[in-house]
Amino acid sequence: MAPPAKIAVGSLVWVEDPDVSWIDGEVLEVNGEEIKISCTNEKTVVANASSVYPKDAEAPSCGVDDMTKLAYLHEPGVLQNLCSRYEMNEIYTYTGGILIAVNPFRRLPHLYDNHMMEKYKGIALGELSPHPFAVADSSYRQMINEGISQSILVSGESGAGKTESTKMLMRYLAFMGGRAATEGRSVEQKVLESNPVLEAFGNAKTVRNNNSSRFGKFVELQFDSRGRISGAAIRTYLLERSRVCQVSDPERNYHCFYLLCAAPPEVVDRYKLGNPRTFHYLNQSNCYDLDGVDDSKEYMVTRSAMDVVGISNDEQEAIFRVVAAVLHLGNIEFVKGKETDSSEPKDDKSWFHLRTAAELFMCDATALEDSLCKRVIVTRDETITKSLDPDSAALSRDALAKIVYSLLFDWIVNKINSSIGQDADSKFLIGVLDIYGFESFKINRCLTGMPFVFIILESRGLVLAVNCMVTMCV
Ligand SMILES: Nc1ncnc2c1ncn2[C@@H]1O[C@H](COP(=O)(O)OP(=O)(O)OP(=O)(O)O)[C@@H](O)[C@H]1O
Repeated sequence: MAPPAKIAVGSLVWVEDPDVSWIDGEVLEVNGEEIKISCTNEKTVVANASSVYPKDAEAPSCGVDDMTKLAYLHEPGVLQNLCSRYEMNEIYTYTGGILIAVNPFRRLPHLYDNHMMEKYKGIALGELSPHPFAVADSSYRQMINEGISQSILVSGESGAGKTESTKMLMRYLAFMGGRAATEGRSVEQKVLESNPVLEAFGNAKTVRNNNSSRFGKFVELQFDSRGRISGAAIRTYLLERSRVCQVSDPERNYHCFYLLCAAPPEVVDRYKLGNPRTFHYLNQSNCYDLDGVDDSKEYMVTRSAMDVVGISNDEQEAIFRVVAAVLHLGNIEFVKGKETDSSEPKDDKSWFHLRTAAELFMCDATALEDSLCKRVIVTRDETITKSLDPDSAALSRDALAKIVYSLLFDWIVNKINSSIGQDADSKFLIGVLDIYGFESFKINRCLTGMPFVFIILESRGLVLAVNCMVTMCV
């Protein structure tokens, strides 16, 4: 990279702009720290030298496929390059070993077919156009040639395309790692087929993304000494528990709640469900339906995906019983009880939901009422039971809903893992980390408002990178 050019009269520069983030122009005057610029939007602005960056007049209009080739690797230069490429339908760009993906918001099947996978096989990173297959191929080859386990970190804001990119990486690794069939279905097939189940219970509509993953996912593909996939494990973390009892417009709660309410009538009757608008955990937002998604069909799709990943019919029934119980739990309201600072279910409706939740949880209704309306404090000498006022009882109801839902999610992940099968003797592994999407409405939206994903190939330092990112997100 060339050293930053001195900004002088006549230089071409980028300057910050409140509307389009960065605008280019020509320097008219330089007065110490103040720079007067004639911008290409025909405005003349005076800016501080710290917010003015040199523009490379010789940069190709179609951009470069590796941004380390840019004369200036500063924010406006990078964004301009991504923008020029995006306009030419080139959604992938490298910055050295990092792949940047800009969400195309439309299907591009020709980019991901088998022919493309064949094309990237054994080709060094940078020889062909930037692509997730190239990153996956490079990680696979490094693992085989150097005998070192690899990690691929996928990061970006919510809706940027991390999950889609992760699926591409997994598909390519499955293609390279071959078919290690266990009981008819290969490990990699099972990993890919677990996506609809995880999405039904861990994804929700957010402002940015109709199918936003509300949990982090680390998929570990285990390989034998011949480079064949011999096992896999899915590790999830940081499920957004608060969403179970708190949703704001125009978002939705987890998909599973809506698809269960749209299940065949006999299922809806069995769980005493009905219109999602009648449930407190769903009606805090006015959004119930998703464009182009039929929840009743999604229910059937989820049931068959559960069959495929080895969740038995009885287990599926138990899972949906818990989902329905959580909805009933949310409809229990509390009023002041007879004793001071105590509470009890508000009316017949609340009693109905309490009894139904208890029935579905297969527990005693009085025990459930006590667990919501009372707190047990255990000291060294005695056990004290304290009554809760109505507000505290509602908080304890929400806490129970959140913990039950997150335990259910963990149970489903464990079940999927035992069905996929682990290889305790695996020689190497490739881990793909789809890190939890953050939502940034002020930053990362420059020039075209493009959301992008970073795909980073790593053989060391993953833990450090994750720690830094988690710290940044917190
Ligand atoms: N490569 C791609 N090709 C086609 N469409 C894409 C691609 N990447 C993303 N999309 C579109 O963008 C939507 C959001 O992408 P995705 O779910 O992968 O985002 P995400 O970064 O995982 O978001 P979150 O963090 O909220 O889960 C997808 O449902 C899809 O419609």
